[in-house]
Amino acid sequence: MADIAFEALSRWYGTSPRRTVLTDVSGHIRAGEFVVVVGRSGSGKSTLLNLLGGLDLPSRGTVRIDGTDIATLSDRALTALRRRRMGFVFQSYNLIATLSVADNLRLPLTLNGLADDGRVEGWLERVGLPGRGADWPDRLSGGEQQRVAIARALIHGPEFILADEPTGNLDLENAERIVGLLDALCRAEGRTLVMVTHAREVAGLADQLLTIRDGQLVAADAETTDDDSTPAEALS
Ligand SMILES: Nc1ncnc2c1ncn2[C@@H]1O[C@H](COP(=O)(O)OP(=O)(O)OP(=O)(O)O)[C@@H](O)[C@H]1O
Repeated sequence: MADIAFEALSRWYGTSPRRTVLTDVSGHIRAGEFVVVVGRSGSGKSTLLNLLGGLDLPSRGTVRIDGTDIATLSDRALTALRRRRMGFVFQSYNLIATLSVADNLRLPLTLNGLADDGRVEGWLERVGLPGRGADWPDRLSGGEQQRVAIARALIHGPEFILADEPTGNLDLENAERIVGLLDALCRAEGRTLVMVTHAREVAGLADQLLTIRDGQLVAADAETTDDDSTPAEALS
């Protein structure tokens, strides 16, 4: 199992003026950890997650996986790394509407040259949707779609799961269920989970809390009141 080390990560856009949205963010995510990233809207959480997942490259600084700076990888190697070793969960589920639930789950298997071998039905059972493989995604509720998306992110056995506000479109009950499910599945499988969320409550489940304020990492002992969510927005 690998870990992710990131050092002095900065990301900026444009030239004149240059707009810096992340500044000198460093840290270390150990294999099997549940890491929660919190901070106000626009503080740079998704930017950081995208850099850690190799969906974006830093303007300065490094992300190392197994000691390899991912910016040194070819496009092909970076794509292969994301496809094999990472799983992504997004706020808007991102299921493919023209594919059945089962075919959505088969995609990462096919892309990685893996056989189904009962995995699709097995994962549907694990996320509480047994026998729903023939359904179309738009026939499912939001919470159900997100459970399919979680199964799709995990089915090929990736080491790292990166989740960007996975409960953002869900009511409180579904949100709690989704966070609990992701946490339990990742822990059961020894997967590393990095989750961006507005929900402070999730922080209690985390092994490591990263608080971002205005593009910078806030020291652990300094963070307490950075988030802007209200109790009513809990887990949303
Ligand atoms: N392609 C881009 N060009 C210019 N600015 C960008 C670009 N992408 C993101 N930003 C800016 O970077 C800042 C950080 O965005 P980011 O999405 O990381 O914030 P966030 O903390 O995830 O916010 P939210 O909680 O609202 O999703 C924002 O001010 C955003 O407008």
